[in-house]
Amino acid sequence: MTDLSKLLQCKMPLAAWVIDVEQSSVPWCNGAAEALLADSLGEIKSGQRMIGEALKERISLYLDGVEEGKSLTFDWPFISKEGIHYSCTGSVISLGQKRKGLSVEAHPVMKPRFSRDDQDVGLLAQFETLSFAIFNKNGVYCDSSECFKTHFGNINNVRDLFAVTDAADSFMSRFTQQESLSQEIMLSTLRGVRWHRIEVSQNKSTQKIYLLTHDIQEDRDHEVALYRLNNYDSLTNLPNRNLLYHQLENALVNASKRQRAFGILYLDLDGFKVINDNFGHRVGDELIQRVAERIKGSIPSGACLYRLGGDEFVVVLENIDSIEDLENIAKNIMQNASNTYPVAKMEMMITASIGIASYPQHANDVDNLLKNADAAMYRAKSTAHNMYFVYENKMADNINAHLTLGGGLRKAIEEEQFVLHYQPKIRLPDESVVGAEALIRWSHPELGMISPDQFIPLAEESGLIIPLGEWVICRACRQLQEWREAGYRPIKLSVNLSSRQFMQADLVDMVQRILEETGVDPKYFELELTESMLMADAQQSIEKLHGFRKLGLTLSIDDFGTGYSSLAYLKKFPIQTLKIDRSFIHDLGLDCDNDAIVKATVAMANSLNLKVIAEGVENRTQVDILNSYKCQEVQGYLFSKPLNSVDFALYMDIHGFYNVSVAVENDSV
Ligand SMILES: Nc1nc2c(ncn2[C@@H]2O[C@@H]3COP(=O)(O)O[C@H]4[C@@H](O)[C@H](n5cnc6c(=O)[nH]c(N)nc65)O[C@@H]4COP(=O)(O)O[C@H]3[C@H]2O)c(=O)[nH]1
Repeated sequence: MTDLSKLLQCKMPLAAWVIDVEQSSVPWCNGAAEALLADSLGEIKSGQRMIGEALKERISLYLDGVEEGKSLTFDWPFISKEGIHYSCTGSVISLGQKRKGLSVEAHPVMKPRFSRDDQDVGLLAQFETLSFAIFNKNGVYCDSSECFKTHFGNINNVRDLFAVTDAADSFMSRFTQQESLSQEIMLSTLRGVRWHRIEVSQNKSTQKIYLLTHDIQEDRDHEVALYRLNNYDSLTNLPNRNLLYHQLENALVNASKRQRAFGILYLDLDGFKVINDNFGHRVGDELIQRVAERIKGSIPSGACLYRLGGDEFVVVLENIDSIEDLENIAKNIMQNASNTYPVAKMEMMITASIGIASYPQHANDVDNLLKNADAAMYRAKSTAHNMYFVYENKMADNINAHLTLGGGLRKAIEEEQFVLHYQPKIRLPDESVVGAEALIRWSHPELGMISPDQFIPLAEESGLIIPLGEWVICRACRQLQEWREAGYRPIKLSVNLSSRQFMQADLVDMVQRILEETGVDPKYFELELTESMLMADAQQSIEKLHGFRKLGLTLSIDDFGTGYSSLAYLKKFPIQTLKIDRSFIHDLGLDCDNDAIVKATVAMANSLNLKVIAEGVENRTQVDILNSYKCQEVQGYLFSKPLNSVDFALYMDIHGFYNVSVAVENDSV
């Protein structure tokens, strides 16, 4: 119990002082304050008494929004040198220039909440600006710095600090074994659960526990943000290349230890660049997000999906029993990909080419595994879209060829190393020649004649298809005029359009310009498009197709049957011809299902008033069957392979196209 007379003696007059919060200083204090509270008020710097940061912060909070003249009491017990406790009342005063200050009076508190020994007082003064607390050996709260109270509020036991009960128990039990410890742990604060580094020590004689806490939540937040930045893709939130390498390295170690296999699927979206370039990055980004979600939903829970950047993804599956496990995932992804993606009020379609490779069958290290899956993916892309391939050794050569070809493509366009070959189209049943398809070849100075399958995908990916496609249209139109000038009867010529070319905004204008420049009558010119290119954005396609129709040229759907043939859509497109893909023609007469498909396609086309042409016709049986189905035209090696322009002129000679009056117009169109 405190001696009251002694207390009153030292209490008259009341200790009083003024705090200038903005300057963190005490510009004035009376003798009683000086005598009693010197240590608690803060250090003297350059002759000025300064208050600590914690106190400044706390008072600033009070002052915010409090008017001048208002008084407030704050529960901030000062402790005099004698160990007497005071609480304060403060009045808000003006310090001039609109600055607020606090005039403070200290009142003695008769009953301290706990007893303090000299060592504790010293420690508290020393750690005033830190978050410091003292507990007895059972963890019961004794005392703390202001900073600690501001941070944690009123607590009764050290256990109250721990966010997890188990952590509190283990903390206390560790203390029975060691005198000090330092660790990072989550503590409950007034601002919620936050990460802290704590330093704890125990006084051997008093067994008191001294705890210093440092809030490291911001550091942790930065670390987490940095980790996410380095290891996750911000667009899709999928783990990125870094984490992929990490998982693959681990998978490799595990698999080699346990003699197990694992594998990857390397995915690249087909024609994504075209969408990005034509619809803008915002649409491209949204599509990537939708695709990532779709792929994620198509893979088993044990598999992991990564985005490598751009339109490339990798799926990793550990502990596989056979390559079939990976193939099943590929099939699932391909099946799900065929549904449309609602993006920016459009129904978009996009497929993926997939390459598969596994450890240890196809590679012994991570780099080669990725490289080989990539090579298999390239193979899939150059064969057809929405396909998967499992790696084979010979694919490594293909990829080298890809790189060589890719590098030379730009130069080849500049130097016009391309030629068009022409394959005749034959009318049934009289088998007269009615037209031709122009097919591009690259006459490479070192590699010889390169087929379009090898370089068109590269031209698409690199964007070079735009100048190349324009060259094809230009060359085909010029050729039509050259034959005509040489005295041949006009013939209808078709050219292939690639999907990227089709999305070119000024495509209709470009074709119109070339037709005008070359003087070709549009009725002798046909464009071959594929289903998938029309479906990518059906509404825009319809507008573009009408643009072509207005010019007077005809439109054909190529490779019919391989895409997402939808009758409902077909009716909307202003097209004149369906070309049945050669994969259906190949087994004609051998496979009943195929026969039924071809028969139904011809019947359906006839009912829609569309002409049907079958490509890849190689034998008489096929012609007879197609005749019986009432297919109007055929094209294939049985009649002629694609021919260069000189040979094609000879072919026309043989088929009676030469030397007819140039004025003949009621010809074979
Ligand atoms: N097995 C077999 N094949 C036959 C038969 N008759 C014709 N073919 C081949 O089938 C392909 C038909 O062209 P496509 O389906 O439009 O397929 C074309 C087309 O998609 C693309 N392509 C060709 N030229 C161009 C072009 O100028 N621009 C664009 N964008 N693509 C082109 O490259 C693809 C391949 O062209 P090619 O190698 O010339 O291959 C041609 C042709 O030579 C046959 O009886 N049996």
